[in-house]
Amino acid sequence: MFEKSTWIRLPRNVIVGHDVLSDVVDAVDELHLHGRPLFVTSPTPRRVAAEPIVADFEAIGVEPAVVTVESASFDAVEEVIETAEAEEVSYLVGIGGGKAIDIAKMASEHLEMGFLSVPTAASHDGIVSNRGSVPDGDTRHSVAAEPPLAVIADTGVLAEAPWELTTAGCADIISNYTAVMDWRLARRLQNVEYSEYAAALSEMTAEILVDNADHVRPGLEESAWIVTKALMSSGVAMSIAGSSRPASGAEHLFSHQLDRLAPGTALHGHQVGVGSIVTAYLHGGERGIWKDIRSALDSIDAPTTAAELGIDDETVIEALTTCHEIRDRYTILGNGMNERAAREVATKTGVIE
Ligand SMILES: NC(=O)c1ccc[n+]([C@@H]2O[C@H](COP(=O)([O-])OP(=O)(O)OC[C@H]3O[C@@H](n4cnc5c(N)ncnc54)[C@H](O)[C@@H]3O)[C@@H](O)[C@H]2O)c1
Ligand SMILES: O=P(O)(O)OC[C@@H](O)CO
Ligand SMILES: [Zn+2]
Repeated sequence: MFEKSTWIRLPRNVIVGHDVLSDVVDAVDELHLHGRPLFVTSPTPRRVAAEPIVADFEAIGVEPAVVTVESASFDAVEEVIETAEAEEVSYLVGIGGGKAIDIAKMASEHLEMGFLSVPTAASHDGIVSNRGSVPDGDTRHSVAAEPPLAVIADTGVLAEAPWELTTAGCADIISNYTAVMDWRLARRLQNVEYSEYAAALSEMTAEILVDNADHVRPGLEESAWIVTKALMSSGVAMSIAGSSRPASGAEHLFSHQLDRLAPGTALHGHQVGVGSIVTAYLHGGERGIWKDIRSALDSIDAPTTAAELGIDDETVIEALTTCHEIRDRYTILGNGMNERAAREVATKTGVIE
């Protein structure tokens, strides 16, 4: 008898476009959410997005509670949970980059409350996903969390965000190529659960973005539109898979390890992009797609070297040789690279000098 079952948890409403920040009140109404919201944000997103939304709620007689978080940590999640309980709110709204949205998602999961996602940067593919990512001791990777009931992505706000945040989002998408390679490898060698639909969607998303790379340029609202749609599509792939597998392989392990070794130095998307160059080489050797990945990153102004990440070569080698320990996820790194192999691949791909 066939007894398999699955839940694919997706947002009910996805609202993307110019000036849609002012639609948050309507989106809440459409979802029949009542009571007071708690806005989870960080300093700059508070100014550019949260404050105007607060004013819209005040105009209809609702006073949102607001908590400003500085970093992605369990302490920050705890602070949000305590504020939600103290302020007796009914639902949460994450307003900001990946960290603010992840914290809101994880707090919502704990509180069993609805959550809306309002990205202020097209910098990561957690905008839509039902994953939350916060460092946990020596480990760092996403865990299942509350998916957003609605996503409200204002392309005007996203286009005005610093350009490197958008290039980071592009690189997070380009890294899907190697994430899917790792997933297929793990399926062949370890029989891990695999979804052809999620893998195909993830790869297609990267392909469409690369095909449109010429239209991704600073200050263009159309760029924010192209990148945001790709980030959402990648998030949907994760939701279909029920894991981050379609969007996170060894290149993400490398990035998570850099977050520990060189915290706050480079953006998540930029780190996974550079990791993807290396792991594409490990998969396909000299004739593999590593040069295509490097050109794609280069064409959208994303870093392709350790120096461009602002991280020294030795830290990159340390991350490459240790990152397989970060999580129990089979990838091309297997049981790990030794230092000589790591130095060779990083040099051949031009990641280090
Ligand atoms: N949950 C998932 O599925 C998922 C997916 C990808 C990434 N992530 C996580 O997301 C995080 C990376 O996200 P990120 O790169 O956005 O980092 P981030 O949230 O730290 O944002 C980077 C900086 O940009 C600022 N910022 C955001 N919007 C701005 C704007 N409009 N103008 C000026 N500054 C703005 C933020 O305040 C922050 O200082 C990592 O922790 C990563 O693990 C999670
Ligand atoms: O599960 P992790 O490795 O945190 O990946 C989630 C996300 O960064 C994928 O782009
Ligand atoms: Zn990522």
